This record gives sequence, C-alpha cells and structure tokens, in this order.
Amino acid sequence: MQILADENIPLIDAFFSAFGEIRQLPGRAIERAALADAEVLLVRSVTRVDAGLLEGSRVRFVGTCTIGTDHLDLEYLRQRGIAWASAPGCNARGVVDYVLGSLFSLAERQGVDLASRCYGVIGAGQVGGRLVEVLRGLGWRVLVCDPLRQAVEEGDFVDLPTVLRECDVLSLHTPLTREGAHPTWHLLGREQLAQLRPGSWLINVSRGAVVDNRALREVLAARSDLQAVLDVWEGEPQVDVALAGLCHIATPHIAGYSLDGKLRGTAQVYRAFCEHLGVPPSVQLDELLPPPWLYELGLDGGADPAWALAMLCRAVYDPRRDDADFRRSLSGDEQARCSAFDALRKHYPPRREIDGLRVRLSGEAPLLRQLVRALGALPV
Ligand SMILES: NC(=O)C1=CN([C@@H]2O[C@H](COP(=O)(O)OP(=O)(O)OC[C@H]3O[C@@H](n4cnc5c(N)ncnc54)[C@H](O)[C@@H]3O)[C@@H](O)[C@H]2O)C=CC1
Ligand SMILES: O=C(O)C(=O)[C@H](O)COP(=O)(O)O
Repeated sequence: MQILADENIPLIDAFFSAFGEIRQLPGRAIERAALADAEVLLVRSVTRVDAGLLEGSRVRFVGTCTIGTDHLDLEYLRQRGIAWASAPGCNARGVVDYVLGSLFSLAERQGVDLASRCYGVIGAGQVGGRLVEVLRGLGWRVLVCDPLRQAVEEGDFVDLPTVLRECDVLSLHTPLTREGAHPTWHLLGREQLAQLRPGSWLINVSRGAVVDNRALREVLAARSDLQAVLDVWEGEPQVDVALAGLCHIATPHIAGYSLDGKLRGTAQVYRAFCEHLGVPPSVQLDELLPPPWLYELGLDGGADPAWALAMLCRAVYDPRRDDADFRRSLSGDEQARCSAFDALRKHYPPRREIDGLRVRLSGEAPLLRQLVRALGALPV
C-alpha cells in the first residue's frame, strides 16, 4: 500500500510504516501528479483535498491530522465513497493555553484585572467548550454564542448581537463554513466590528476568514482602544502585514501546536485508519509521548492568585515568544514572508500543555487550589 503524507505529520513512521511505503511531501506541494499510486492520503490543514486533487486517483482513505476539516471537500469524498477521518479535539488544549497566555499578556499591557471582564466565546465545541470551562472555573463571567448547540440543547446561550453588546473579550472558535443556517465566513464583518464595545479585545484562533481581515485592519487603525490577537489569517500563508502590525499578538497559525496535540492528531487518524481496515491498533501514543520538561512547580499558599495564575500559564506557554518570531519574519518580500510562515510552523519548538502539571501548594490555600484545578493543572 502506498501512503502519501504531509511531511509535517509527526511520528508518521511509528504509526503508519507497518501499512506500507510512506512518501512525504510539503503539504502545499501535494498535487494530483504526486498522488501517482497512493491509496492513502494523510494531510494537515494546508492541502486542499477535492476533485481537483483526487479525481482519477486510487486514494481510498484520506486522513487529516487536524481538528479543522474546511480544507476537505467532504461532499466529494462522500460521493466517491472515499473514507476520511480527522482528529477532533486533538489540539484543543493547546489552543486554550494560547488564549490564556494572550489574555495574561493583554492584562499586563493594559493593567486590567481579568476577573473584571466579560468573556464572549463564539463557537463552543471542542476548543470553545474547554475554554468556557476554564474561564468559568476561574470564576470569570462568560457568555456563550453557539446557535447550533442552542438549537438542540438546553443551556444558557446568547446570540452574537448580545456578545457584541455585553462582552469585553471576544474569542472565536467556530469552524469556517459558507453554507447552512449559520455560516461563519466573515461572521465578524464590518458591521459587527463597528459594534465592538470600547476597549474590547478580539481573539481569533479559529480560521482567518471568520473575520473580515480588511475590515478589522481598518477598525483597528481607526480605534486605538481595541486590541486584537490573531493566530489565523485570511489567505494564509499570505498575511496582511499592516493588520499584523496593529495586533497585540500575531502568530503564524500555531495556537494548537502543542507537541501533545500534534502527536494526538497523528494517533487519532491512525486509530481511524485501523478501524477503516478492520485491524486492532497496536501502536500506543502513551509509549511515544516524551515526558514533559516541566512537571512540577511549588507555590506558597499565600501567593497572590492573579500572579499565580499568570505565572503558571506562562511557565508552560507564553505566546509572546511566537509573536516575536513571527514579527521578525514580516520584514521580507511577500515570497519570503510566505516561506517564513511555513518555516516557523515546520520548525516549531516543542511545547507542552498545562494538563498534568503538578502544582505543590503549601498549606490549605483553598482558593489557589481551586484556581490551579480550573487551569487544568493538578494541585498536590
Ligand atoms: N489556530 C489553531 O491552531 C487551531 C484552530 N482550530 C480551529 O478552531 C475552530 C474550532 O475547533 P473545534 O472547537 O474543535 O470545533 P468544533 O466543531 O468542536 O466546535 C465548533 C463549534 O462552533 C459552533 N458553531 C458553528 N457555527 C457557528 C456560528 N455561526 N456561530 C457560533 N458558533 C458556531 C458549532 O456548533 C460547534 O459547537 C475550528 O475552526 C478549527 O479549525 C482548531 C485547532 C487549532
Ligand atoms: O487542527 C487544526 O484545525 C489546526 O488548525 C491545526 O493546528 C493546524 O495545523 P496545520 O495543518 O497548520 O499544521
């Protein structure tokens, strides 16, 4: 069996070499000619998988080691009877860590108490749902906008106009969709951006085109009270340099790039492929995941809770490093910038998640204990 895979899928050999010969290419170089005799195609988010790529090929299984599936033409795969799998939730925790790191950075820059803000989470699935849990666990006020969940669940949901009216922080976690009752393409367009409350923060870690980037650039240029954090861009790997310059944090689509999340993505697609073939999985991720470099921290029970929260999050991951690397890459011409965008992702340094970090607390410290647990760390 021939397998064609994106070269940025980690542990590809460990999980897939038993099934056949693996050929690896940069995701953006996977074209129809490259498929030749491949029966299995394993991609990440940068390869558009549609009739243009697959028609006439022998591919019977497509796996994307990512959460997002907007790069797959699912209707075409269905029509052609091509099996497919993604990796739901694989890197959700990494994205939550990114959002938390961004919030602490914004709070420090603006001298704001994060507990005093109202948070609007737009899209409450794997990523947004976990973020809501963490923010509420910290005791912060959160409004949730998810019309699809609202249609089928009991729950406390609000609509987008309410989020725009009441929230100081908007965090976007929807898929990119152009059809259906609630399409998300340009969900935040000129009209919605004009309604942002004074002093609002906008975080987009979903897909670039969920926000009208041009309108956002104009709004940010006109209103210095607003702050934006963008990990995703319309037209990646091209980036609106002027927009990036107006952002508090700008990064090259790496919010979910925890090592744990990337490896989980490969493992999930491997398990789906085993199921497709009807064979039991024999490779276990737990045996391949390296131990975290930072596994325990000590905190005095009398520590200031706000300081402790920021310190714990930053000890695990601080997006300001990625922001600095990305900004340095924005000085070249467009071709150089696109190459740098992909290079920063390809050579992304290992980063771990906060889950499982042991926090040794002296004394009873019930509030700190609760906050540490809310972050996802383990108070001991
Ligand atoms: N920047 C990064 O590195 C990463 C980005 N992502 C992206 O984050 C987004 C969220 O991922 P997941 O939470 O795993 O997806 P999910 O499918 O689990 O959840 C998405 C949620 O959005 C809701 N939704 C759909 N249309 C909506 C609308 N018009 N308004 C409000 N809510 C709406 C859905 O009902 C669902 O609950 C996706 O776009 C994914 O591709 C995911 C991982 C990493
Ligand atoms: O999982 C997703 O969805 C993401 O956005 C991934 O973090 C994207 O990873 P790449 O495909 O850009 O490597």
